[in-house]
Amino acid sequence: MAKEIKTIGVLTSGGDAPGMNAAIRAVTRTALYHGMKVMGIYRGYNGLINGDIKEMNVRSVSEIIHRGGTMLYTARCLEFKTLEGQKKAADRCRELGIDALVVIGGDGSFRGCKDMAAQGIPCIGLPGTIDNDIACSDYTIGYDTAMNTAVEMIDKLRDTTQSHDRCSVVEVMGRNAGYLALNTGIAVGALATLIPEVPFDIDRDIVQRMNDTRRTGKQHFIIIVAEGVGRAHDFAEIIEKKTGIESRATVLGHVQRGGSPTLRDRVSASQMGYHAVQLLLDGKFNRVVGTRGNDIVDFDITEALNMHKSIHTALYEMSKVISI
Ligand SMILES: Nc1ncnc2c1ncn2[C@@H]1O[C@H](COP(=O)(O)OP(=O)(O)OP(=O)(O)O)[C@@H](O)[C@H]1O
Ligand SMILES: O=P(O)(O)OC[C@H]1O[C@](O)(CO)[C@@H](O)[C@@H]1O
Ligand SMILES: [Mg+2]
Repeated sequence: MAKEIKTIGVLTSGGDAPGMNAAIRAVTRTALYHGMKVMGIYRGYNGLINGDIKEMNVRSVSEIIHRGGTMLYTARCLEFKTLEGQKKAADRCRELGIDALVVIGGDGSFRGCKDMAAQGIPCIGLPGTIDNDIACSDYTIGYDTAMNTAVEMIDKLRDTTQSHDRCSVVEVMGRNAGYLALNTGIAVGALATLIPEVPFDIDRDIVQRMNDTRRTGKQHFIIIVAEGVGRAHDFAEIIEKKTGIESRATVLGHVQRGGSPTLRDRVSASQMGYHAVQLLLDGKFNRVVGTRGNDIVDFDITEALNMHKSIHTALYEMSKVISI
């Protein structure tokens, strides 16, 4: 029989993402509802190593569902990547009576979960990253808000791009993944979107498309580049040289990680947080929670980390057809 979980620790790790607070709230309230004790661990795995931990009650998570960022703060903790750091973190759990951890973060954070599981601390991972690069889940907490923020920013940019008959090259985040870029590109009607998953040729995919659409009367252009393919400034320089069209680069940067979470992020985060605690109650340990369509699903951590996520190629092809 699996051990009974009486006390859980919850932490956020890696880049923050809008909706992490809603997940912390759901985890905390569900656990308290079932009579568990909840410990809030601050600044990711750093908090475990340093003992930066406070007990939570139902009111500790009031007034956060609508806030971006994470009330538990977050960090990228290098010490935790060492076996010594992992042992310290597991010892801290045992010292404070933390029976299991809920970790809200990205793939790196889940590798940390796997290491904690190896140290005898059961873990549940919740996908919280604007990059949507978690293979076992269609969707990650923060992705929807980040896309909507990018769209709002680019809509503003469009005004000045159009007024000057210019080309705007916009760099969006996503680390090595192009999900954020692809959907943003479709939503703003970009002429071209470059993502790491699809090989591209600047002459064929940008210059020729700009020249073709110019012949049909188009005078301004928005090009989206995922950060994983290169720097917007470099692309803008090349495009201006090759087309003679004045070009400007805009790097949206960390603004994409902020802001009040959308309804979708709040609801998904709440469902996933609730599900994480249900798993622990059912004695199902070392799982990563995700979504498949409208369903909440979960996978063994190792299996989840070995999964591969591919880009929606039909969506990419469609984006090219409707931006001529
Ligand atoms: N291989 C690993 N083994 C143990 N811990 C790890 C490993 N990789 C990452 N971590 C821990 O998880 C933290 C977050 O990882 P990372 O910086 O890759 O972000 P992430 O969780 O993937 O989120 P995001 O990509 O959205 O920022 C690291 O700082 C480290 O503490
Ligand atoms: O906040 P940092 O450490 O600069 O990291 C930026 C990275 O984090 C993310 O915002 C989230 O993983 C990526 O899109 C980006 O590459
Ligand atoms: Mg990551």
